[in-house]
Amino acid sequence: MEILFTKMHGLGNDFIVIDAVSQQIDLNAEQVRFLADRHFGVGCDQLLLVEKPVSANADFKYRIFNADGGEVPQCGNGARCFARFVQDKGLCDKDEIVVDTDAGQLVLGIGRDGLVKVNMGVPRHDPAQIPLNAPTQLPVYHVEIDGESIAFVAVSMGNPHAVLIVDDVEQAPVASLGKRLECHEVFPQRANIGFMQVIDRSRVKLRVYERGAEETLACGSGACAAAVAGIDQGLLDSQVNVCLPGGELQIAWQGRGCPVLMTGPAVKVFEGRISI
Ligand SMILES: N[C@@H](CCC[C@H](N)C(=O)O)C(=O)O
Repeated sequence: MEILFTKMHGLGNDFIVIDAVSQQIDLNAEQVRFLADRHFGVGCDQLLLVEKPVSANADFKYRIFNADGGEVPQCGNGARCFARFVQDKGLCDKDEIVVDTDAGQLVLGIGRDGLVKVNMGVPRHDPAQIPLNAPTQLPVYHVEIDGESIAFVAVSMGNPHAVLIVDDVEQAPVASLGKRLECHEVFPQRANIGFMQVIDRSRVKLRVYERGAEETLACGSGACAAAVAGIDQGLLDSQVNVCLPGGELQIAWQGRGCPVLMTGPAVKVFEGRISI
């Protein structure tokens, strides 16, 4: 079968985006891994499938697959690329797009400045909803790795995140500790691991070791989780510039019970076709 795809990125977090409204496509994990492979396939951190909506009030459904082939419910940078994709392809001309995801509905809009704003929903702190193996909800959790106590904030942005606060993000052991924590037994569905350095009350630096994709140049849901963690801890104000290796995202959050707003770019790189 031959499929048409578009290669896109959000701050270097790269995607294969496939229109599964006009093409009949159902990919298995092995096919996703092949397409995501940077040597034998197209290469991407995540693959996004744009489908018909399941809810009456939604415009589309979009599904997310990590490079390891696993399907996951949330992807912030992917959401922005999805919005740009449906607009560029002429699939939708609305100012505000409502999309079904496995993490619930998202509402997206493209501004006059070309940036995409996404309402990422209300973050969850309840361990059962993250999910996190912890008997009670705490502001900071600890696990022991190689005799060292690692402190982290846990939050769900529709997907599981741990946020570690570090002094120097450039020196943080993102690959080694990220991998250990991603698969730690405390996270029954694994987790995305963010390493955040607070610069001042409105600016942080962040690197994220993503579940199913290793370290990426940017993670949108990770940026939201980091901002939420910092605001909730009283370290940050409600508008935060998150500087990732691939660029900056603006995150706004007014506190518990409120949705997180994320603003950032979405860029098309090229289109292609490939046999699977
Ligand atoms: N890059 C994404 C997150 C993609 C999914 C994540 N790796 C997971 O497994 O939950 C983003 O921009 O949010």
